[in-house]
Amino acid sequence: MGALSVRGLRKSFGGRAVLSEFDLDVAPGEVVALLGANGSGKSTALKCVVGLVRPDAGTVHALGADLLAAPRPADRARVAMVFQQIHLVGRRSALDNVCAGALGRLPLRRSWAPAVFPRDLREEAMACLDRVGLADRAHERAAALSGGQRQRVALARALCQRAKVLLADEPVSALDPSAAENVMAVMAGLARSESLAVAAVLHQPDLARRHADRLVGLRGGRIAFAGRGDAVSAEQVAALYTANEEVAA
Ligand SMILES: Nc1ncnc2c1ncn2[C@@H]1O[C@H](COP(=O)(O)OP(=O)(O)OP(=O)(O)O)[C@@H](O)[C@H]1O
Repeated sequence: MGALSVRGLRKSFGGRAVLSEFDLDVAPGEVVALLGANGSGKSTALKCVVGLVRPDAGTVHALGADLLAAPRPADRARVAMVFQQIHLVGRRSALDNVCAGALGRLPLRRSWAPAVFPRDLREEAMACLDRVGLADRAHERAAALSGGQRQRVALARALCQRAKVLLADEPVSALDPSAAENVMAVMAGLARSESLAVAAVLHQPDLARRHADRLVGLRGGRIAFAGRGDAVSAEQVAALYTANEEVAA
């Protein structure tokens, strides 16, 4: 079983199926790109995995733990998510934002005032920042960093959460091409060096081909193809984006 194993996910909104029979396996160290037109169900799939949306049917296992049937918080923490909109506290330092990844395993009475982050956590967070190449910016306010740097802080926070599965929903859509390339390279590098299992929704097929081990194409809420990049043709990818009828309920 992979680090992430998803079987038979189904989700309807208001009687309209937006995701049907969705399967996904991601192994440790592997990067899988999810491709598909607007509304094809990519975000819904990731949100079902991370627990932001309750699927109507299907199973989600991370490192063998069932994430849908009463998961323990420690099991949930194994899955982290980053978004196009980078959720950092701008007035806090990069380091404090990374420390926040560990809040789930700190005693509840701790607020996230920087002074209360224990020294060993701050050291761990610094090591995470180092792994995304930002140790030298640790004490800058997150708001002062560029978009690409902020997304790398969000990746470091996922590491500090000790996540083993990373879900990324359009992580580079708000970045310029060079920053997008850089963030994808950092993410793929972390997959290898940390044995992270990465599933990323991308709107740039070329970027996906350069950085992902496998491509999964969604069309109308169903998997249109899944395979290694060299086994997926340009025509198959292009067909995802041709005029797309709405999914039948
Ligand atoms: N909470 C919701 N309530 C009702 N409909 C929803 C909800 N969330 C998503 N949908 C619908 O489900 C469909 C799939 O949405 P989803 O966000 O998963 O697509 P996507 O492939 O990620 O698209 P995009 O590339 O635009 O982000 C869309 O038609 C969307 O309007």
